[in-house]
Amino acid sequence: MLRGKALPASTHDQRLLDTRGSVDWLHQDPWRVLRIQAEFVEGFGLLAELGPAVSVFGSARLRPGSPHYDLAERVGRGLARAGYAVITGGGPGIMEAGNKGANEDGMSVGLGIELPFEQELNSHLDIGISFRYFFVRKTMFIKYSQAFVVLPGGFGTLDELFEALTLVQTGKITRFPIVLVGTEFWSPLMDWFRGTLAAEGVISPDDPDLLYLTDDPEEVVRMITEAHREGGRRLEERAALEAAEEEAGT
Ligand SMILES: C/C(=C\CNc1ncnc2c1ncn2[C@@H]1O[C@H](COP(=O)(O)O)[C@@H](O)[C@H]1O)CO
Repeated sequence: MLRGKALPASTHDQRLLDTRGSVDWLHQDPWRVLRIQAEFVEGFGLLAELGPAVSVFGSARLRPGSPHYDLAERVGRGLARAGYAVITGGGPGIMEAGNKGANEDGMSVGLGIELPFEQELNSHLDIGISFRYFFVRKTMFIKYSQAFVVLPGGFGTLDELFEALTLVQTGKITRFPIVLVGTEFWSPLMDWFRGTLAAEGVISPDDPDLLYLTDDPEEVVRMITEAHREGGRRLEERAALEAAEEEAGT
């Protein structure tokens, strides 16, 4: 309810029909919500029928010829051959490598982000979406992936790793595998988790076990398929238990 000096100078109809007015309102927060909503709708719509998928994260800066680029391509290929769609940030570097590997034998998805400088989605995608908002894009990675694979990267990669890790640690999402690829690159971080964070009591001693560490693309695929199978078995067991309890009237 608005009264007195809070009343606007014009009516909603006037503002709707006045084509000469300022367009500043388009950039106000209440209207931004609709754009955010539209982004969710587009993402959910395009990814709804994706099937089992794995997100592959890693540096935007590493180029072909880097051993990590090669590793990411092999990871993408292995995952695609095992029947997983591969989702990346759709950009260059490790993202491009993961998509390139997947694109040859399976479904390759890029969830790009609008950045202050011009940048195109890489050319190895079956589905490509560009997001304005990081948080909408992050929701898509989480919602449509059964596992995360993290190759060497900088702040963007660490942000994605910690997002996934926090959600699993706090039980906000079902536990699923987070695989770090590149033992030399990631070991100092794992040592810090155990030697400092766990030692200081700011994480649980078993929290570092939420992460797998390997250099072998085949092991990445094996870990993920096994965890997936195990998760499916647990769900079946729980469903059977619930059905038995219901039948027994307990
Ligand atoms: C730096 C350059 C381009 C950046 N382009 C990106 N496109 C899409 N996604 C990106 C980009 N940069 C970061 N990301 C996301 O973060 C991760 C990589 O970040 P890092 O800081 O390089 O580790 C990646 O997984 C993306 O999801 C010019 O080449």
